[in-house]
Amino acid sequence: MDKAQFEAMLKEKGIILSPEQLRQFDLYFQLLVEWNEKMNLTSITDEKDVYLKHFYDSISAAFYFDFTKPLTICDVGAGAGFPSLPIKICFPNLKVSIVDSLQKRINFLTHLTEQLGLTNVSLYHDRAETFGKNKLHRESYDVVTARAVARLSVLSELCIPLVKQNGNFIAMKASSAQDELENGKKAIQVLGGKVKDVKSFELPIEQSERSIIIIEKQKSTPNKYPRKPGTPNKLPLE
Ligand SMILES: C[S@@+](CC[C@H](N)C(=O)[O-])C[C@H]1O[C@@H](n2cnc3c(N)ncnc32)[C@H](O)[C@@H]1O
Repeated sequence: MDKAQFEAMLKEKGIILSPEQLRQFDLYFQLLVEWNEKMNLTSITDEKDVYLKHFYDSISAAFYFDFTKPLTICDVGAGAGFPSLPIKICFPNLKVSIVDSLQKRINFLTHLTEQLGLTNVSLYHDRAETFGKNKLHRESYDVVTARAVARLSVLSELCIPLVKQNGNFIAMKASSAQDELENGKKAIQVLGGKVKDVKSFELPIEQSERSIIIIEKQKSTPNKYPRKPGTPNKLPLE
């Protein structure tokens, strides 16, 4: 997907980018590739691939969820900033927090957000399991997002505790969504969530399958979750 296709395909979805927002995506690509030479941020470095598989793919959540309001968002395991930073560039009204367990990635994100001039972005070096116990963050976000971090049964324990009641957890998945939903049912219910919507679609050009799973937080998460770092992965709530 070249830059012109990126701009046109977002326009079709009602997302109209200004010259400044296009410049921010351009700089994001350049800094991603530059820093990727010093540290492992992504295996995708070709410009057209970055625009499709990182930028457009991240923004696809906004085709199914309204980000036009001044929501607070926490992106768990954002790595090089996906999906929250492309969404933030499109919707500058959002207040974004990112938590990632790798300090090097947080260093990249600090530099990136400064260079892009993004305001209302907070970066935290922490494990989601500890972050979710922290009173300042627990049950405090309108929306929690995650892409490519863990399977749904595990991911739910990392993300749902951070969602405020009546807020939403948005999990961005590839083709495995149906199986993950089946195995994630128990975790979602125990943690206070309910599957509200599952939207499946094909990523343009390469036509690979994607699903956006929207889980609404209906009840408060029991205090014992998330369990200590590593436990959600070792003993998933399946
Ligand atoms: C495969 S990368 C995906 C990055 C990004 N979400 C994307 O879609 O490109 C997974 C990221 O999650 C982070 N991560 C994994 N487990 C985590 C945890 N328990 N708490 C916080 N971050 C975690 C890793 O450090 C890594 O940056």
